[in-house]
Amino acid sequence: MVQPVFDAAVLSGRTDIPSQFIWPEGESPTPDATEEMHVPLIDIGGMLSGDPRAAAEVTRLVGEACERHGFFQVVNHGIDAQLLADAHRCVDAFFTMPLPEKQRALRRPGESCGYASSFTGRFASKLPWKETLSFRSCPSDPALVVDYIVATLGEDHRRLGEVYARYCSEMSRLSLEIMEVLGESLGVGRAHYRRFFEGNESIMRLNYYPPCQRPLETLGTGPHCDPTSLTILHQDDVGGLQVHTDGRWRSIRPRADAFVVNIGDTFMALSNGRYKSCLHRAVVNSRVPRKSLAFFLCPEMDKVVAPPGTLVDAANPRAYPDFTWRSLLDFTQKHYRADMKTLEVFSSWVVQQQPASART
Ligand SMILES: C=C1C[C@]23C[C@@]1(O)CC[C@H]2[C@]1(C)CCC[C@@](C)(C(=O)O)[C@H]1[C@@H]3C(=O)O
Ligand SMILES: O=C(O)CCC(=O)C(=O)O
Ligand SMILES: [Fe+2]
Repeated sequence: MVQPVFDAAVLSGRTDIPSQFIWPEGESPTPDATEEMHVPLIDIGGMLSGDPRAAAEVTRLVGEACERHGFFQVVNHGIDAQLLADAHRCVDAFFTMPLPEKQRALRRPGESCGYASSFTGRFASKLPWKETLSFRSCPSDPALVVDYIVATLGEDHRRLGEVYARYCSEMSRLSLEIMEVLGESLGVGRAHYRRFFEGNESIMRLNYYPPCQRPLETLGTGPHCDPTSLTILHQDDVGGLQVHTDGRWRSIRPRADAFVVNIGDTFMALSNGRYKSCLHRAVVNSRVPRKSLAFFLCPEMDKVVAPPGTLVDAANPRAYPDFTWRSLLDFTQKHYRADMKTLEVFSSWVVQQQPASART
Protein backbone atom coordinates (compact mmCIF):
# COMPACT_ATOMS: atom_id res chain seq x y z
CA MET A 1 0.00 0.00 0.00
CA VAL A 2 1.24 3.54 -0.79
CA GLN A 3 2.23 5.40 2.36
CA PRO A 4 0.37 8.69 2.89
CA VAL A 5 2.31 11.92 3.36
CA PHE A 6 1.38 13.61 6.63
CA ASP A 7 1.13 17.22 5.59
CA ALA A 8 -0.89 18.80 8.39
CA ALA A 9 -1.73 21.85 6.27
CA VAL A 10 -3.65 19.51 3.94
CA LEU A 11 -4.92 16.78 6.30
CA SER A 12 -6.15 18.89 9.24
CA GLY A 13 -9.31 20.05 7.49
CA ARG A 14 -10.25 16.71 5.93
CA THR A 15 -12.80 14.18 7.16
CA ASP A 16 -11.72 11.50 4.65
CA ILE A 17 -8.39 10.71 6.26
CA PRO A 18 -6.19 7.82 5.03
CA SER A 19 -7.03 4.48 6.71
CA GLN A 20 -3.51 4.17 8.17
CA PHE A 21 -4.47 6.89 10.71
CA ILE A 22 -7.59 5.09 11.93
CA TRP A 23 -7.10 3.11 15.17
CA PRO A 24 -9.09 -0.11 15.82
CA GLU A 25 -12.20 0.23 17.97
CA GLY A 26 -10.75 -1.16 21.22
CA GLU A 27 -7.77 1.21 21.07
CA SER A 28 -9.36 4.41 19.80
CA PRO A 29 -10.16 7.18 22.29
CA THR A 30 -13.28 6.83 24.34
CA PRO A 31 -15.53 9.92 24.48
CA ASP A 32 -16.06 9.41 28.22
CA ALA A 33 -12.35 9.61 29.07
CA THR A 34 -12.66 13.19 30.22
CA GLU A 35 -12.70 12.24 33.89
CA GLU A 36 -9.77 13.95 35.51
CA MET A 37 -6.87 12.14 37.12
CA HIS A 38 -5.66 13.76 40.30
CA VAL A 39 -1.92 13.45 40.55
CA PRO A 40 -0.02 14.87 43.51
CA LEU A 41 1.36 18.36 43.10
CA ILE A 42 4.89 18.50 44.44
CA ASP A 43 6.46 21.77 45.57
CA ILE A 44 9.99 20.76 44.72
CA GLY A 45 11.67 24.12 45.36
CA GLY A 46 10.06 24.37 48.78
CA MET A 47 11.04 20.83 49.63
CA LEU A 48 14.72 21.26 48.73
CA SER A 49 15.15 24.42 50.75
CA GLY A 50 12.41 24.07 53.31
CA ASP A 51 11.71 22.39 56.60
CA PRO A 52 12.37 18.67 57.11
CA ARG A 53 8.74 17.82 57.92
CA ALA A 54 7.48 19.27 54.63
CA ALA A 55 10.29 17.42 52.83
CA ALA A 56 9.29 14.13 54.45
CA GLU A 57 5.68 14.66 53.36
CA VAL A 58 6.73 15.33 49.74
CA THR A 59 8.92 12.21 49.75
CA ARG A 60 6.01 10.16 51.00
CA LEU A 61 3.61 11.54 48.37
CA VAL A 62 6.07 10.91 45.55
CA GLY A 63 6.73 7.36 46.76
CA GLU A 64 3.03 6.62 46.99
CA ALA A 65 2.32 7.98 43.48
CA CYS A 66 5.27 6.10 41.96
CA GLU A 67 4.21 2.81 43.54
CA ARG A 68 0.65 3.23 42.22
CA HIS A 69 1.05 4.68 38.72
CA GLY A 70 4.30 6.64 38.39
CA PHE A 71 2.75 10.07 37.64
CA PHE A 72 3.07 13.30 39.62
CA GLN A 73 3.43 17.04 38.92
CA VAL A 74 6.05 19.50 40.07
CA VAL A 75 5.57 23.19 40.79
CA ASN A 76 8.00 25.78 42.13
CA HIS A 77 10.55 24.09 39.87
CA GLY A 78 12.68 27.15 39.21
CA ILE A 79 12.27 27.04 35.41
CA ASP A 80 12.13 30.61 34.15
CA ALA A 81 8.65 31.46 32.80
CA GLN A 82 10.20 33.37 29.90
CA LEU A 83 12.27 30.32 28.90
CA LEU A 84 9.15 28.15 28.96
CA ALA A 85 7.24 30.71 26.87
CA ASP A 86 10.16 30.86 24.39
CA ALA A 87 10.28 27.06 24.21
CA HIS A 88 6.56 26.94 23.29
CA ARG A 89 6.93 29.83 20.84
CA CYS A 90 9.76 27.97 19.10
CA VAL A 91 7.54 24.87 18.75
CA ASP A 92 5.03 27.01 16.85
CA ALA A 93 7.78 28.64 14.80
CA PHE A 94 9.24 25.28 13.77
CA PHE A 95 6.07 23.30 13.02
CA THR A 96 4.31 26.07 11.12
CA MET A 97 7.17 26.18 8.59
CA PRO A 98 6.46 24.62 5.17
CA LEU A 99 6.99 20.84 5.09
CA PRO A 100 10.20 20.92 2.94
CA GLU A 101 11.83 23.29 5.47
CA LYS A 102 11.08 20.93 8.38
CA GLN A 103 12.27 17.99 6.32
CA ARG A 104 15.78 19.42 6.38
CA ALA A 105 16.02 17.71 9.77
CA LEU A 106 14.34 14.50 8.52
CA ARG A 107 14.65 11.55 10.88
CA ARG A 108 16.36 8.60 9.16
CA PRO A 109 15.20 4.98 9.60
CA GLY A 110 16.53 3.44 12.80
CA GLU A 111 17.49 6.82 14.29
CA SER A 112 15.78 8.36 17.31
CA CYS A 113 16.44 11.99 16.36
CA GLY A 114 15.17 14.37 13.72
CA TYR A 115 11.86 15.52 12.30
CA ALA A 116 9.10 12.98 11.77
CA SER A 117 5.74 13.83 10.22
CA SER A 118 3.58 11.12 11.74
CA PHE A 119 5.58 7.90 11.19
CA THR A 120 4.62 7.26 7.59
CA GLY A 121 7.31 4.98 6.21
CA ARG A 122 8.22 3.71 9.69
CA PHE A 123 4.93 2.06 10.64
CA ALA A 124 2.27 0.61 8.34
CA SER A 125 -0.82 1.21 10.47
CA LYS A 126 -2.13 2.98 13.59
CA LEU A 127 -0.14 6.06 12.60
CA PRO A 128 0.05 8.80 15.23
CA TRP A 129 -1.57 12.13 14.32
CA LYS A 130 1.46 14.24 15.15
CA GLU A 131 4.71 15.77 14.02
CA THR A 132 7.79 15.57 16.22
CA LEU A 133 11.28 17.01 16.37
CA SER A 134 13.67 15.06 18.61
CA PHE A 135 17.28 15.72 19.48
CA ARG A 136 19.89 14.48 21.91
CA SER A 137 21.09 16.43 24.92
CA CYS A 138 24.01 15.61 27.26
CA PRO A 139 25.31 17.76 30.12
CA SER A 140 28.85 16.72 29.16
CA ASP A 141 28.47 18.24 25.68
CA PRO A 142 26.80 21.65 26.11
CA ALA A 143 27.15 22.55 22.39
CA LEU A 144 25.28 19.44 21.19
CA VAL A 145 21.79 20.95 20.85
CA VAL A 146 22.81 24.17 19.08
CA ASP A 147 25.23 22.32 16.80
CA TYR A 148 22.53 19.83 15.80
CA ILE A 149 19.90 22.50 15.08
CA VAL A 150 22.31 24.68 13.09
CA ALA A 151 23.73 21.70 11.17
CA THR A 152 20.29 20.46 10.12
CA LEU A 153 18.12 23.59 9.86
CA GLY A 154 20.74 26.21 9.14
CA GLU A 155 22.28 29.28 10.78
CA ASP A 156 18.91 31.13 10.75
CA HIS A 157 17.69 28.73 13.44
CA ARG A 158 20.56 29.27 15.89
CA ARG A 159 18.28 31.18 18.28
CA LEU A 160 15.86 28.21 18.40
CA GLY A 161 18.84 25.95 19.17
CA GLU A 162 19.93 28.25 21.99
CA VAL A 163 16.46 28.24 23.54
CA TYR A 164 16.37 24.41 23.60
CA ALA A 165 19.97 24.13 24.80
CA ARG A 166 19.01 26.21 27.85
CA TYR A 167 15.74 24.36 28.27
CA CYS A 168 17.48 20.94 28.20
CA SER A 169 20.11 22.04 30.66
CA GLU A 170 17.35 23.20 33.04
CA MET A 171 15.48 19.91 32.51
CA SER A 172 18.62 17.95 33.36
CA ARG A 173 19.03 20.00 36.55
CA LEU A 174 15.40 19.44 37.52
CA SER A 175 15.62 15.68 36.78
CA LEU A 176 18.58 15.36 39.12
CA GLU A 177 16.61 17.08 41.86
CA ILE A 178 13.74 14.68 41.26
CA MET A 179 16.22 11.78 41.36
CA GLU A 180 17.19 12.89 44.87
CA VAL A 181 13.55 12.65 45.96
CA LEU A 182 13.12 9.25 44.27
CA GLY A 183 16.28 7.93 45.97
CA GLU A 184 15.11 9.19 49.34
CA SER A 185 11.64 7.70 48.87
CA LEU A 186 13.10 4.30 47.95
CA GLY A 187 15.37 4.39 51.00
CA VAL A 188 18.61 4.31 48.99
CA GLY A 189 19.63 7.87 49.86
CA ARG A 190 19.54 11.11 47.87
CA ALA A 191 22.84 10.57 46.08
CA HIS A 192 22.30 7.15 44.51
CA TYR A 193 20.18 7.95 41.42
CA ARG A 194 21.44 11.52 41.22
CA ARG A 195 24.97 10.19 40.65
CA PHE A 196 23.72 7.55 38.23
CA PHE A 197 22.10 10.24 36.03
CA GLU A 198 24.65 13.03 36.40
CA GLY A 199 26.13 12.14 32.99
CA ASN A 200 22.79 11.51 31.27
CA GLU A 201 22.37 11.15 27.48
CA SER A 202 18.80 12.38 27.19
CA ILE A 203 16.32 13.02 24.40
CA MET A 204 14.30 16.19 23.96
CA ARG A 205 11.16 15.92 21.89
CA LEU A 206 8.83 18.64 20.60
CA ASN A 207 5.35 17.26 19.91
CA TYR A 208 2.91 19.05 17.61
CA TYR A 209 -0.58 17.62 17.21
CA PRO A 210 -2.47 19.30 14.36
CA PRO A 211 -6.29 19.39 14.51
CA CYS A 212 -7.99 16.28 13.20
CA GLN A 213 -11.56 16.06 11.90
CA ARG A 214 -11.91 12.43 13.14
CA PRO A 215 -10.59 12.83 16.72
CA LEU A 216 -12.46 9.79 18.06
CA GLU A 217 -10.83 7.42 15.60
CA THR A 218 -7.24 8.68 15.74
CA LEU A 219 -4.56 9.15 18.40
CA GLY A 220 -1.81 11.74 18.68
CA THR A 221 0.44 9.33 20.57
CA GLY A 222 -0.71 5.73 20.92
CA PRO A 223 -0.91 3.86 24.26
CA HIS A 224 2.59 3.24 25.61
CA CYS A 225 4.89 3.28 28.60
CA ASP A 226 7.97 5.44 28.08
CA PRO A 227 11.01 3.18 27.61
CA THR A 228 13.19 6.01 28.97
CA SER A 229 13.92 6.70 32.67
CA LEU A 230 11.98 9.79 33.66
CA THR A 231 9.81 12.06 31.50
CA ILE A 232 9.30 15.74 32.29
CA LEU A 233 6.45 17.04 30.17
CA HIS A 234 5.03 20.50 29.71
CA GLN A 235 1.75 20.61 27.83
CA ASP A 236 0.10 23.76 26.51
CA ASP A 237 -3.40 24.72 27.67
CA VAL A 238 -5.29 22.55 25.14
CA GLY A 239 -5.29 19.22 26.99
CA GLY A 240 -4.97 15.71 25.57
CA LEU A 241 -2.70 13.69 27.88
CA GLN A 242 -4.48 10.63 29.31
CA VAL A 243 -3.27 7.98 31.76
CA HIS A 244 -4.65 4.48 32.17
CA THR A 245 -5.13 3.59 35.85
CA ASP A 246 -7.63 1.45 37.72
CA GLY A 247 -8.96 0.09 34.43
CA ARG A 248 -9.85 3.42 32.80
CA TRP A 249 -8.42 6.36 30.87
CA ARG A 250 -8.29 9.68 32.66
CA SER A 251 -7.02 13.11 31.62
CA ILE A 252 -4.31 15.18 33.23
CA ARG A 253 -5.56 18.73 33.09
CA PRO A 254 -2.88 21.18 31.87
CA ARG A 255 -1.42 23.61 34.43
CA ALA A 256 0.80 26.34 33.06
CA ASP A 257 2.90 26.38 36.24
CA ALA A 258 3.44 22.61 36.46
CA PHE A 259 5.46 19.89 34.76
CA VAL A 260 3.97 16.41 34.52
CA VAL A 261 6.59 13.87 35.58
CA ASN A 262 6.38 10.14 34.97
CA ILE A 263 8.50 7.10 35.63
CA GLY A 264 9.71 5.26 32.50
CA ASP A 265 10.60 1.60 31.95
CA THR A 266 14.31 2.13 32.62
CA PHE A 267 13.63 3.62 36.04
CA MET A 268 11.14 0.85 36.75
CA ALA A 269 14.06 -1.55 36.20
CA LEU A 270 16.36 0.62 38.34
CA SER A 271 13.87 0.39 41.19
CA ASN A 272 13.54 -3.39 40.71
CA GLY A 273 9.91 -2.94 39.68
CA ARG A 274 8.88 -0.92 42.76
CA TYR A 275 8.08 2.24 40.81
CA LYS A 276 5.66 1.87 37.90
CA SER A 277 6.03 2.94 34.33
CA CYS A 278 2.39 3.54 33.47
CA LEU A 279 0.35 3.36 30.28
CA HIS A 280 -0.51 6.74 28.75
CA ARG A 281 -1.45 8.32 25.41
CA ALA A 282 -2.32 11.66 23.83
CA VAL A 283 -5.62 12.38 22.08
CA VAL A 284 -6.22 15.04 19.44
CA ASN A 285 -9.07 17.44 18.80
CA SER A 286 -10.82 18.98 15.77
CA ARG A 287 -10.29 22.64 16.69
CA VAL A 288 -6.75 23.66 17.55
CA PRO A 289 -3.20 22.34 17.35
CA ARG A 290 -1.77 21.03 20.62
CA LYS A 291 1.88 21.25 21.71
CA SER A 292 3.89 19.45 24.32
CA LEU A 293 7.56 19.51 25.28
CA ALA A 294 8.92 16.17 26.48
CA PHE A 295 12.34 15.78 28.09
CA PHE A 296 13.21 12.09 28.34
CA LEU A 297 15.94 11.52 30.90
CA CYS A 298 18.12 8.57 29.82
CA PRO A 299 21.29 7.08 31.32
CA GLU A 300 24.61 7.20 29.53
CA MET A 301 24.35 4.75 26.64
CA ASP A 302 26.63 2.00 27.96
CA LYS A 303 26.02 2.28 31.69
CA VAL A 304 24.65 -0.94 33.17
CA VAL A 305 21.04 -0.53 34.29
CA ALA A 306 20.63 -2.52 37.52
CA PRO A 307 18.86 -1.77 40.83
CA PRO A 308 20.85 -1.04 43.98
CA GLY A 309 21.47 -4.16 46.11
CA THR A 310 19.27 -2.86 48.92
CA LEU A 311 16.19 -3.21 46.69
CA VAL A 312 16.88 -6.87 45.98
CA ASP A 313 16.34 -9.69 48.50
CA ALA A 314 14.68 -13.08 48.76
CA ALA A 315 11.21 -11.53 48.86
CA ASN A 316 12.08 -9.17 46.01
CA PRO A 317 14.29 -11.02 43.53
CA ARG A 318 15.63 -9.29 40.42
CA ALA A 319 12.64 -8.33 38.27
CA TYR A 320 14.63 -7.50 35.12
CA PRO A 321 18.03 -8.49 33.72
CA ASP A 322 20.97 -6.08 33.46
CA PHE A 323 20.85 -4.05 30.24
CA THR A 324 22.13 -0.84 28.72
CA TRP A 325 20.06 2.10 27.51
CA ARG A 326 21.81 1.70 24.13
CA SER A 327 20.29 -1.78 23.72
CA LEU A 328 16.77 -0.77 24.84
CA LEU A 329 16.79 2.33 22.62
CA ASP A 330 17.98 0.25 19.69
CA PHE A 331 15.23 -2.29 20.40
CA THR A 332 12.54 0.45 20.20
CA GLN A 333 13.98 2.01 17.07
CA LYS A 334 14.75 -1.12 15.05
CA HIS A 335 12.73 -4.06 16.33
CA TYR A 336 9.73 -3.10 18.45
CA ARG A 337 7.25 -0.21 18.47
CA ALA A 338 7.17 1.01 22.06
CA ASP A 339 3.87 0.11 23.71
CA MET A 340 2.64 -1.09 27.12
CA LYS A 341 4.76 -4.24 27.02
CA THR A 342 8.13 -2.94 25.88
CA LEU A 343 10.04 -3.71 29.10
CA GLU A 344 8.56 -7.18 29.40
CA VAL A 345 9.28 -8.15 25.77
CA PHE A 346 12.73 -6.55 25.85
CA SER A 347 13.64 -8.37 29.11
CA SER A 348 12.71 -11.76 27.63
CA TRP A 349 14.77 -10.94 24.55
CA VAL A 350 17.80 -9.96 26.69
CA VAL A 351 17.54 -13.18 28.71
CA GLN A 352 17.33 -15.25 25.51
CA GLN A 353 20.53 -13.63 24.24
CA GLN A 354 22.45 -14.69 27.35
CA PRO A 355 24.23 -18.06 27.42
CA ALA A 356 22.11 -20.65 29.28
CA SER A 357 24.70 -20.78 32.10
CA ALA A 358 24.13 -17.08 32.92
CA ARG A 359 20.31 -17.36 33.20
CA THR A 360 18.87 -17.51 36.69
C1 LIG B 1 12.91 6.22 23.12
C2 LIG B 1 11.78 6.72 22.68
C3 LIG B 1 10.89 6.05 21.71
C4 LIG B 1 9.69 6.97 21.65
C5 LIG B 1 10.31 8.31 21.89
C6 LIG B 1 11.21 8.03 23.06
O1 LIG B 1 12.16 9.03 23.25
C7 LIG B 1 10.33 7.83 24.31
C8 LIG B 1 8.88 7.41 24.01
C9 LIG B 1 8.69 6.56 22.74
C10 LIG B 1 7.28 6.69 22.07
C11 LIG B 1 6.74 8.10 22.21
C12 LIG B 1 6.23 5.74 22.64
C13 LIG B 1 4.97 5.69 21.74
C14 LIG B 1 5.33 5.24 20.33
C15 LIG B 1 6.40 6.12 19.68
C16 LIG B 1 6.80 5.49 18.35
C17 LIG B 1 5.78 7.49 19.33
O2 LIG B 1 4.54 7.58 19.11
O3 LIG B 1 6.48 8.49 19.18
C18 LIG B 1 7.61 6.19 20.65
C19 LIG B 1 8.88 6.97 20.34
C20 LIG B 1 9.68 6.47 19.15
O4 LIG B 1 10.05 7.31 18.35
O5 LIG B 1 9.96 5.26 19.03
O1 LIG C 1 1.97 14.90 24.30
C1 LIG C 1 1.72 14.34 25.36
O2 LIG C 1 0.95 14.81 26.20
C2 LIG C 1 2.33 12.98 25.70
C3 LIG C 1 3.41 12.55 24.75
C4 LIG C 1 4.08 11.29 25.19
O3 LIG C 1 3.56 10.53 25.98
C5 LIG C 1 5.43 10.99 24.67
O4 LIG C 1 5.92 11.74 23.78
O5 LIG C 1 6.03 9.99 25.16
FE1 LIG D 1 5.04 9.05 26.73
